[in-house]
Amino acid sequence: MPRRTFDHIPGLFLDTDYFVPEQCSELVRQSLQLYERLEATVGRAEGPLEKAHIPQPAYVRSAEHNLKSAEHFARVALVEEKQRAIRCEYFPRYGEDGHALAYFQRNANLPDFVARDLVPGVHGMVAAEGFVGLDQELTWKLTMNFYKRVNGKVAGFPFHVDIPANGVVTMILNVQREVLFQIAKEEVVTDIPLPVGALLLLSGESRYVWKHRVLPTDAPAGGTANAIERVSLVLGFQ
Ligand SMILES: O=C(O)CCC(=O)C(=O)O
Ligand SMILES: [Fe+2]
Repeated sequence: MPRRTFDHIPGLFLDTDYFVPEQCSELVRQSLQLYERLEATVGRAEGPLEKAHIPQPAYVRSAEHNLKSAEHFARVALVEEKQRAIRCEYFPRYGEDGHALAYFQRNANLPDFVARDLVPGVHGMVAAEGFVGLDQELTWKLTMNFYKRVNGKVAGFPFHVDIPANGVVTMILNVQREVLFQIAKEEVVTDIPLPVGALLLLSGESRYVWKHRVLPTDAPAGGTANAIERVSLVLGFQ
């Protein structure tokens, strides 16, 4: 990984060129297909959505932009190739307008394209970086973020610390649109622009102590309201 590290943020690694553009477009295409299937399933479902309690450290809860303590979600089952059933938790609105999120826990629930096209390479990379062994069995978690156009902006993700269940190491795969990522501890705020194709790895102090967010960006001219303008994939392992 031709990576950049940050002297004052232990555990944070950035590779701005992890994916080539063709890989990014393919990952976006597959993710949007999955989004359509999630929406179609939730649209058909009867009854109210369940409420999830998402634990966050007190300093995140009290931040100006905070995650609400209870979000509504649906447990969704999808059928992949070879009739393989997978499950996820789907939040049509996660904290803020314009942000939908699907959470896939454990290897058996990963979508086909993630298990096939993404996980082997990422496992190789974290092994090469010395986080794990190449033959080590890892339990993977995937968060798929869908950000929509709202009032001329592409939605962002307010300050948070990834929940412990996301894994000891979490990685943001920025496959669609360049964004400004910020990572902060007390009054120290560091701006990290993420180009398309970037992989940002959070481990140790950067993952557990620092909080991070993605700022909303200006939406391109001419799009339709509520269209998905950015997808990000966040992989974690335990
Ligand atoms: O969309 C992004 O780039 C960040 C997502 C994120 O921080 C998360 O899913 O925990
Ligand atoms: Fe995060």
